[in-house]
Amino acid sequence: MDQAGPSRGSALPEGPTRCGFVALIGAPNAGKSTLTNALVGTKVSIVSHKVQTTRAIVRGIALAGSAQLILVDTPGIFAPKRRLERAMVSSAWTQAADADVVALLVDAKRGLDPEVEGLLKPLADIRRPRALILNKIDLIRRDTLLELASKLTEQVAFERVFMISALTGDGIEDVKAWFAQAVPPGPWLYPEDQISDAPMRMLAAEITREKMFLRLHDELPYRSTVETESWKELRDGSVRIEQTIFVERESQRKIVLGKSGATIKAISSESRGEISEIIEQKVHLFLFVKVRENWADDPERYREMGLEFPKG
Ligand SMILES: Nc1nc2c(ncn2[C@@H]2O[C@H](COP(=O)(O)OP(=O)(O)OP(=O)(O)O)[C@@H](O)[C@H]2O)c(=O)[nH]1
Repeated sequence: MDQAGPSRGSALPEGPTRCGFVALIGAPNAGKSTLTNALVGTKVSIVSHKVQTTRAIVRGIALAGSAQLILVDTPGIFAPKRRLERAMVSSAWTQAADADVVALLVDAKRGLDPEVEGLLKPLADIRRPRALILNKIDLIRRDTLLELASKLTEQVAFERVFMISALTGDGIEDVKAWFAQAVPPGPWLYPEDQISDAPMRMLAAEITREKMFLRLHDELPYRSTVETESWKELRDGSVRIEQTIFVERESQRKIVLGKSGATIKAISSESRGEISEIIEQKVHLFLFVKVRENWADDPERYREMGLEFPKG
C-alpha cells in the first residue's frame, strides 16, 4: 500500500450520493478522537488519556449509506497562550466555519464548565447546521443529562441533540444518520475505500508521539514533536521508516533515550507494532532524538503538522 492512507473495502452505492465535511468541536478530552474512530470504524485518530494530543489535523472518512462524511477532528479548543496553541485554535475554528455541518461535543460528566461556555458564542456565529452531542452517557444519570441538554440549548439553537457514548458505541448510528442527511448531495470526494487522508507519515509520527507520552507521563513536557523523515517501501514488502523526535533540551533527550537506550527502544517497539498493524506490513522503525531549542517557534515545523504559522 502507498502513503495515501489505510483503506477498507466497500462498494460504491447506486443512485445519488451525498458528501460533506463534518467539524467536531469540543473542549480537550470531550472525546472527539474516540467519536471519529467510532464513526469511521477503525483507529484513525489517536486517542490518549492526556489532554490536547490532537495536534495534527486528522480526518477520518465515514460511510453512511450513500453519504460520505469527511470528519475533521479538530484539536481541542482551549485558551491559547503560546504560539503553537494559537495556531491550533485558529485552525479549529477555520475548519468549523468551512464545514457543511458542525457538531459540538460535550463531556456530559464534566457538564457546562467555563471551557464549554467559551465555545458557545463563536459556535452561535457559525451559519451551518449544528448538532449538540452529549458524550460519555455511560458515566452519568439521565436526569442530569436532560438538565445539561436544556441549559445548552437555551444558549445556542441546535437542530438536533444526541446523547451518546463514543466509547461503547451507544447512539453512534443516530449521529451518523443525521450527518448523512445534513451533508449536501454530490459526488464522493474520496475513493470509496479510503478511511483517512491523513498521510501515513503523519499518522505514524502521531503514533510514536502517543507511545512516548504514554511511557514518559509527566516527565516530558508537551513541547516535543515527532516527524517522519523517510518512508521507504522495501522489495520484500516491508517498510523502512525513520523518525526524529525533537526535544528542547539535552536533559529531555536523556529522558527519552533512557538508561542504555532502554526507553527509546521500548517506545520504538510499541510504535512499530502499532504502525505495522495499521498498514498491515512489516515495519522497520528507526528513531532519532534531536535537541532543537525553540522548535515551537519554527514555521517549518508547523507546515509539517498541517498548521498555519500564526503571526505575533
Ligand atoms: N467513559 C467514557 N469515556 C470516554 C467516552 N468517549 C471518550 N472517552 C474517554 O475520554 C478520554 C478523551 O477522549 P479523546 O477521544 O482522546 O478526546 P478528544 O476530545 O479527542 O481529546 P483531545 O485530542 O485532547 O482534544 C479518553 O480517555 C477516552 O477513552 C465515552 O463515551 N465514555
